[in-house]
Amino acid sequence: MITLVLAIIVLLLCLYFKYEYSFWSRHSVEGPAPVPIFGNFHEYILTKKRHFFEIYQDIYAAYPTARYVGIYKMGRPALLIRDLELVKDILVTSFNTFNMNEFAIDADLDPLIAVNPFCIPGDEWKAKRSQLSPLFTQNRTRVAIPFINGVAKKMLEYIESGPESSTMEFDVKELCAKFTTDNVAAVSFGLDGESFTNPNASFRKIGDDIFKPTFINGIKQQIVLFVPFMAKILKVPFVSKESDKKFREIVQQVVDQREQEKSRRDDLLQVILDLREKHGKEEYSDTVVCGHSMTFLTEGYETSSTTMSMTLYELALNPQVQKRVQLEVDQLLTESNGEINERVILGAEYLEQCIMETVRLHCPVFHLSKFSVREYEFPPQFEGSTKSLKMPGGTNVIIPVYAIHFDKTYFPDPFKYDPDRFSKENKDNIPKYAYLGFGEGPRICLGMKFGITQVKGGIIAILSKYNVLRHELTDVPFKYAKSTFNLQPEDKVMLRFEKRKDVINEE
Ligand code: HEM
Repeated sequence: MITLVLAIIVLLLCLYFKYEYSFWSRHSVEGPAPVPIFGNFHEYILTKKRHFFEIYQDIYAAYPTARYVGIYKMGRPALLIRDLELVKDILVTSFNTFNMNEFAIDADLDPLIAVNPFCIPGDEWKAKRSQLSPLFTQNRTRVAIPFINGVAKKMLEYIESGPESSTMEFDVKELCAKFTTDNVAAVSFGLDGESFTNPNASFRKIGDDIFKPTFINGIKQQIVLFVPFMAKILKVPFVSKESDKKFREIVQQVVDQREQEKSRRDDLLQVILDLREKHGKEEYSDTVVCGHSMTFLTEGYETSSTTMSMTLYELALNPQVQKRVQLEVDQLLTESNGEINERVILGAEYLEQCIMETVRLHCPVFHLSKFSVREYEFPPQFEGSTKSLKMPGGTNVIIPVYAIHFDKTYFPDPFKYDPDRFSKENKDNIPKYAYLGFGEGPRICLGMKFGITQVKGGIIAILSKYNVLRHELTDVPFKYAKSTFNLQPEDKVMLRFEKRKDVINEE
């Protein structure tokens, strides 16, 4: 009897999956054959052989003439977009149809993350993005530079006399995380984040709690991304209760102090508090004030720290590029008497090319996953066909940024670290919408300028005093963490620092 019941269950499951996984063939869309339960992601979820950015890359390569490919994220059908015209349509021209990012956050579970524009669709997104926009003007980025200079000095002291100074062997992933975390603390709250001096510093702990590629974080992120309904049932928060509490305490303390002392600071929290004064507490509740501050921490520290450490990694592997950056940096610092100021940051054009090239090769946000909010008619899957594809609202489209960045039609010799792709003379040769490291269209990264500025500040400080060299533990080729939703190093990024003999801006 039990055998019969089991056989019926198995049969029903088979019929269910057969129907579920015929979705794209019923729509006459070609794509790779799925595996029951896991769709096209078994090598990611089951065997951990491939990260899902690699799976996207494999599928992208397997359908070279398709505008899009039909895939299954576990049981859910999605379209992997290959055609740049379609990318433009999704991100820009038909933005109102695709204004919903995949990252569905439950506001009851994660009230602070739910304020982040990245996680919000439609009109609410517009409101939150415009609340945050005053924090990212050109002028605000300019005001941030002295703070960045201050943190860069602390980083140099740490390199010179911290625990690793005896060997000069650094995990630059951790070094850069300390640097960008303390920048965020300084620029946002006027606080010393203490990452270089206190092993239990709160900001670093909160950052790690959210982003560190631990087993638990991996499971959390897979549930949120692949089975979002389970996240709701299991009540899995992105930010732990302790971090939520600790972060609110930190922000509240700063707000209370300013109210008591009737003092003002030139930092981002002050901009938010001024907006609260103007528009009232209903629009700028405590949760909104803390949430925007949290956005600054989550968005401001991780992507930038990955970009900074990966740039140092590439410079260590490409010493001739490093030398060229140092020549540029030396000249600029000589003109500024050794101070990292606005002229130095803006003048470091070749370094900026290096950062752009790093974001091409190691894009922290390796895919842009959006949902349509109304019906949309896709062009035919293949050139020459006349059969378009009408899909209802709720269709998931995935722009595989990493795969596009390695497409040799757009980036010749794509594995080569070649910052000259982004030179004034060459950058217009890159087809529009082939470079998507910061997104495009109305949702383009709000903190791009600030991110690039802080990465430049940190690298200028390091390269003005040190050469960065490959270490015997440096992973070549690079190894990424397998379980995270953004691209992160799997483990330490070990480099050796060597004091420059030709330092020309000694204090
Ligand atoms: C080098 C570092 C960075 C990279 C590579 C990066 C990349 C990106 C990407 C790809 C997106 C998604 C765009 C889309 O959904 O279409 C994004 C969104 C966003 N980024 Fe960045 N980012 C960086 C640094 C920063 C920094 C420093 C901040 C703030 C302090 C920031 C704030 C944001 C915000 C608020 C959004 C959401 C925008 C929206 O949905 O309207 N980012 N970023």
